[in-house]
Amino acid sequence: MTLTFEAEKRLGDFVLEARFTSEGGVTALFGPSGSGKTTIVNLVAGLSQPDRGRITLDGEVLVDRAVGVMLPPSRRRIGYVFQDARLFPHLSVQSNLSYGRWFGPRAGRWGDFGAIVELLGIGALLKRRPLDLSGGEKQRVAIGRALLASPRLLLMDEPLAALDRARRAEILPFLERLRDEMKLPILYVSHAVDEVARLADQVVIIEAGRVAAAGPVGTVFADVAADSETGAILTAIVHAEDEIDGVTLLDHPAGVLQIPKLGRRLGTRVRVHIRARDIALAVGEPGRLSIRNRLAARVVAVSEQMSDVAVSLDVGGEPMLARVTRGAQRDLGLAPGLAVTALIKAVALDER
Ligand SMILES: Nc1ncnc2c1ncn2[C@@H]1O[C@H](COP(=O)(O)OP(=O)(O)OP(=O)(O)O)[C@@H](O)[C@H]1O
Repeated sequence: MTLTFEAEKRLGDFVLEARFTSEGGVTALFGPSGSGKTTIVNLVAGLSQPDRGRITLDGEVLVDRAVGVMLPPSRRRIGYVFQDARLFPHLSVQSNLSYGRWFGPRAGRWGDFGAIVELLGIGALLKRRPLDLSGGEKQRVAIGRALLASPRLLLMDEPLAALDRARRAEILPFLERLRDEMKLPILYVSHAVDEVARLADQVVIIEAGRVAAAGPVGTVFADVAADSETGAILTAIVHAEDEIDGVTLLDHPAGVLQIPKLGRRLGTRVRVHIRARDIALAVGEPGRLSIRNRLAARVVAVSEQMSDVAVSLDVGGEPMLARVTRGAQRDLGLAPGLAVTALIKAVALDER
């Protein structure tokens, strides 16, 4: 399966201008809220038309504005699973599933009813109505309904976002079976890095209507992770051992750090690793807190990222990167030059 996507679409003030190719397997569309992921999926499904562009599936033109081709959704053989299952409430599970079969094409049918019911583990639910199902069960039925229409490509727009952690964990193995046993190509929209890392072969990162990065999931995430995991690597001096609390105190120009007892000679120079997500920022005296590690810092730069705000800091002459939400950035008024306290939840020795 090859999907080629090249489209422009204006929606109010928002402009999508994206181009990517998916070569089968699971392709994740990943990016912040409002970046245009659903817009892309709707264009592929045929639920909306691009202003300009061309979309093809296995060489067949689904849309080509230049020559006026716009295949209706029913002729695309593309399944769509939404965040909310959207089952017909008055129909039993069995009838909801048959509906997919009924409206699917006769030619090119694949996957029999029993096999799909078995794959999704919904055999015991057939007589029930959607109202009597858990969120996870509903979503599995919705996937079954989409599969029974024998799609060439399955679109899944945050299919697990409405579910709690336990339900998500229940469904993920079924999605893996779709990928591995049915070999069904899937375009999968998600906000969750762990989901994408587990399911996807390729990832397309969407930011503000544009493709920010695309490629094999390992390569793309390695680049993102290289930017985002590490908050700081600081050089500090072993200052004292605290026998009572079982910690070693490290001296750093910006303050004192505590680390689980190291057993190194006083005066030894060590490097410590701090993850970006273990750093919180406070403006003014933070007061009584359980966090022991507090370093004086100054904001150097603030940059909006995909899902949060990256704050570059100077801590005693060394760089540090913290990640905060947009709301926190606004509340704290984080801007270059501002003096802050970096509160660090965990410090690890960097042995490299
Ligand atoms: N009909 C519309 N009219 C005006 N603006 C729209 C319309 N539909 C979507 N938008 C805007 O287009 C942008 C992209 O929306 P889209 O739903 O594609 O984002 P998304 O990446 O799927 O977000 P989320 O992760 O929150 O679902 C948003 O800013 C949205 O407000």
